[in-house]
Amino acid sequence: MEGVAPAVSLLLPRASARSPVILAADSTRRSSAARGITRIPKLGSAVSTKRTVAAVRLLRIEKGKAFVDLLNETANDSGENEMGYVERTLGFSTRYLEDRDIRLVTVVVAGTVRWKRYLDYLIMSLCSEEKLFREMEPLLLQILRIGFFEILKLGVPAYAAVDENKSQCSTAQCLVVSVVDPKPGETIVDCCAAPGGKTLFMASRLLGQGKIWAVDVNKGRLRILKDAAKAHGLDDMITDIHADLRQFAKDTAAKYDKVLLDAPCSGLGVLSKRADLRWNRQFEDLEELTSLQDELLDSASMLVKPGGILIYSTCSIDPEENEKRITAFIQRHPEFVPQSVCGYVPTEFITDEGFYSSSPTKHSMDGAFAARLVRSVL
Ligand SMILES: C[S@@+](CC[C@H](N)C(=O)[O-])C[C@H]1O[C@@H](n2cnc3c(N)ncnc32)[C@H](O)[C@@H]1O
Repeated sequence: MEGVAPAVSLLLPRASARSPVILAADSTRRSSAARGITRIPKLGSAVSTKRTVAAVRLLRIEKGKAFVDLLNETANDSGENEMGYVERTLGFSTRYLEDRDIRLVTVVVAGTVRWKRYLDYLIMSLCSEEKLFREMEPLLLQILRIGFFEILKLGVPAYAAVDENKSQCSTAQCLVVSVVDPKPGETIVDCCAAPGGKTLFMASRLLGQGKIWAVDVNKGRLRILKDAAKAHGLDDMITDIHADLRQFAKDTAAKYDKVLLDAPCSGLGVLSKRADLRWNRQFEDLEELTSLQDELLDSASMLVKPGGILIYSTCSIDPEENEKRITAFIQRHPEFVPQSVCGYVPTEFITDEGFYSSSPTKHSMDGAFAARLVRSVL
C-alpha cells in the first residue's frame, strides 16, 4: 500500500484543500493578471466513457436499483432502459460501448463491489478525518473505489488510473461563472447557491468589491457554503439566505445587477450530490422538474434590476431543461432578451442561438448549459 498511496491520494479531496472551482478561479485570475488577457480555463483531458458508465452503475447498485451483471441490457436491447437516463444526461449509453469495453466495465463493476470493504478501508485511511469519508459525495466515492481497484487489483499503472479518474472528478463548471462575468462592485444573487461552488468562484472574481446573496432552500447544503466562504476568507462578501427562492422573491423589493439561477436539474452534477433522490427518479419526474425550473426562473427574474442580467444554468444536456425553458420564459417575459455568450466563453461552447453548452462527448467535460438574458431598462 505504501508505494501506491502517494499516487492514489492525488484522487482524494482534502479537508483543508481549496475546492477545484476556487483553485481554477485562482489560477485563471493569476495568469490573466500576469499576462493582461482573458484566459480560457484549461479543460480536463478526455473523460473515459467506460469509467463513467462503471461509476454510474456502481452508484445504482449501491442504491439497490441495479445488479452487477450490467451489460445483459445490450443483448436484449431493451430500448429506454435505465441506462437511457444516463444517455439523456451524459450523451451516451452502454449500447454504444464496444464489446471489450463492456467486458472491462463488467470486470471493474464486479471487482469493485467484491472488494468494496477493502477499498473503503484504504480510501478512509487516506482521509484526514473519518467524517470526510462518511460525507463524501456518493459519485466521487465510486470513482475513488474504481481508481483503487484498477491500481491494486487490475495492475493499471497508478499514473494512468489517477489521470483518468481525476478527469471524472473534475466538474460542477468554471465556464458558467464566465457567462455570469462577475465584476467588482456588482450586486449578485445566486438563487440556488448551495453547496456554493459557483458562489465562491463568483465572490473571488469580485476582488473584494461587491456583494453576493446566496439563496438556497436546503439548510445543510447552505451550511457547507457558509463554512467554505469563511474558510476562504470570502464570508464578508457573501450573505447566505435560507429560503425557498419563490418566497424570497415575493418578500423582497430589492433589485440586483446580476441574478444567477443554477437550477435543480437531472444532470450528473446533481446526481452526485443528491443521489438518494435522483436514483429513485422516474422519467415522469422530468415534467415536475421542468415546471419547477419555470417557477424558479419566474422568481429569479423578479430580482433583476432594469438593465440587469439573468443567467440561467443547468448541468444537464437535455433541451427540455435548457433551450425549451428559455423559449418558454421569453414568451412569458418579453421584457427579457437573450444575449449571446460570445466573448464570455470560447466559441466551441457557443450554440447557434448564442447559449453556452458543454457536452461530455464533444468537449470531454461535464455537460452544462447557460443562457444570458438582459432585462430591458424600461
Ligand atoms: C444545481 S444545485 C446548485 C449548485 C450550486 N449552484 C453550486 O454551484 O454549488 C441546485 C440547488 O437548488 C436548490 N433548490 C432547489 N429548489 C429550490 C428552491 N425552491 N429555492 C431555493 N433553492 C432551491 C437545491 O437545494 C440545490 O442546492
